[in-house]
Amino acid sequence: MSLELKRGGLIVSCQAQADNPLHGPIFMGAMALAARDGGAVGIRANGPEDVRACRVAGLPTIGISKIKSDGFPVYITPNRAAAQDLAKAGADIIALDCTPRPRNGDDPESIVRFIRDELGLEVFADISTLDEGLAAEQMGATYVSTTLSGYTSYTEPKPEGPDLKLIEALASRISTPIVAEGRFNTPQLARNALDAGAHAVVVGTMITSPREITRAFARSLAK
Ligand SMILES: CC(=O)N[C@H](C=O)[C@@H](O)[C@H](O)[C@H](O)COP(=O)(O)O
Repeated sequence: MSLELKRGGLIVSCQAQADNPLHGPIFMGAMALAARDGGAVGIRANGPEDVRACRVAGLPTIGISKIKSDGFPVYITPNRAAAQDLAKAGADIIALDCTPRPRNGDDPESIVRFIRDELGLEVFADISTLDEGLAAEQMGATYVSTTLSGYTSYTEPKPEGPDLKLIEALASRISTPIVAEGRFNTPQLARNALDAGAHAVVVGTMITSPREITRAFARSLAK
């Protein structure tokens, strides 16, 4: 299977946390199949079990492990052990928080090196600012993604829309492929991401979370 995320492609994030009725590998595997049939070129999934389940779609799979630690803001693949478990589950690409924020784990440089050199996999760097994108390129990331824009204390409050400006800024400064992720909630916004210089686009909530989609409709009707 090609490990490359096809240029101009849509990657679907198939995630449901424990409080979500769709939580669990059976539902996430089905989501991955639906995404594939709809034209996705890649899947992003959380945790070894869901990664294993999503491989049924036969698409390049970006694995993450959300591990929360009291008092520390970093939770996306915060250590090498988590990366190793994702590799064992069959992830082709491993995503991690590449911000310099305090963490209860390993520093991002060492995780990036471990993924590349020891696991032999591609690295997907989740960042929130231009400087973090520049640093991730220096660390050797295969992809740099805007995932965390609006979710770090220094980029809050989270705007309603995605961070197209960050994509443009990154595109003018780095040669590493940029992936647009975070609040690309309509087909037009996903298209705008490519026009702003993104290599590919990740969409999660608005494709794979019926609860959130329902909330958006219900809110609109309640106005
Ligand atoms: C900040 C954070 O933890 N983002 C997570 C990263 O894996 C997911 O919760 C998002 O759903 C994903 O990034 C896709 O974004 P959106 O759901 O907006 O299309």
